[in-house]
Amino acid sequence: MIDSNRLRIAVQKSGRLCDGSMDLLKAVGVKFSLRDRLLIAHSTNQPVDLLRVRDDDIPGLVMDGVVDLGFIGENELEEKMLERQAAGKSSEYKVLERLDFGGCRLSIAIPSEDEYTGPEWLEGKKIATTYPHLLERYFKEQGINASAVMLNGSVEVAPRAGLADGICDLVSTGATLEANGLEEKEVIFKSKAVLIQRADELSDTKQLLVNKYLTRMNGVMQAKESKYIMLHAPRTVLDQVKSLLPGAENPTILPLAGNDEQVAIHVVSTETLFWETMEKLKALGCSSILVLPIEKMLG
Ligand SMILES: Nc1ncnc2c1ncn2[C@@H]1O[C@H](COP(=O)(O)OP(=O)(O)OP(=O)(O)O)[C@@H](O)[C@H]1O
Ligand SMILES: O=P(O)(O)OC[C@H]1O[C@H](OP(=O)(O)OP(=O)(O)O)[C@H](O)[C@@H]1O
Ligand SMILES: [Mg+2]
Repeated sequence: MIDSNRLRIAVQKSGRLCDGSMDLLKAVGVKFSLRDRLLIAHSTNQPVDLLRVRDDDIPGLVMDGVVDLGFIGENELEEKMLERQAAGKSSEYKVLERLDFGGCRLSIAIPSEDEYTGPEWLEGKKIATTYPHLLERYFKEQGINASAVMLNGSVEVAPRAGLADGICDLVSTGATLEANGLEEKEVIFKSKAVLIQRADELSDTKQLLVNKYLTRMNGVMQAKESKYIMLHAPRTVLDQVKSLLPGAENPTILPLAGNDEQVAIHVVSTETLFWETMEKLKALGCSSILVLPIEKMLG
């Protein structure tokens, strides 16, 4: 049974968005004990219920107000919005947060042996895709007359099977395209996972809960991009050390027992390319350089 006082969140049951969404919920303190085949899961410590569905269903569930929140890829969200707009159905939602997983792009790819001359190459062609609305919007923007052939899976084999001249599908590393003898030619949409909320007002209690989770989510995402760094540095190079560590304007500086020339520095830095920076710090005469992950941040 679903209780309407509990926050309802739709997540992909299995697939590319599943781990990222579940990890984020766990990180903000919402616990579940999931039994595999259950469509609905109740949190064991928060007033939250999960609806575990195919990602295709998530935009509609949010837009129809069946769930309060949903984790979804922007590609699927935008496609479903266009589809529902065309069908005269409600297509509103609020984006609460762009997330740090599910990054991919929707691209047009054609067989490697074909010579691509630019978007005009597509004129009169058939392009297989799971995203016909996004593709047709692109054709329209480019003023091209071409047709989208809808396929729900195995899109990348369509040209070889003689079903289409090219494809429009999601690309991340490009390995799937390469394995199928296809080359990426146009990126028509860039996507990440997002957390969305239904457009109509939630009860005050539910909205407060959502806001609390959002603050925590920001803390978790910020922590992932930051590192806690400890090192010993000669006093003479303090300014150079600070400039090497972005976000470390006000480091903690501690004396070292029995060593007046050196200090210990503790900083939270947003530096990500870390090996190169560590090597530069060492070249400045720094030692005992420790880089620690941060789990959560607040304030
Ligand atoms: N290669 C990729 N790298 C990163 N993110 C991706 C990749 N492929 C897809 N995604 C993102 O993850 C979402 C879900 O992809 P997935 O392949 O799991 O979907 P699906 O096969 O449609 O699953 P479902 O069974 O839920 O319908 C995509 O809509 C996209 O936003
Ligand atoms: O550029 P790449 O890194 O190769 O990634 C692209 C592939 O990833 C996705 O499929 P997924 O692997 O999720 O399987 P699915 O098609 O069964 O959903 C997408 O549909 C592409 O086929
Ligand atoms: Mg799907």
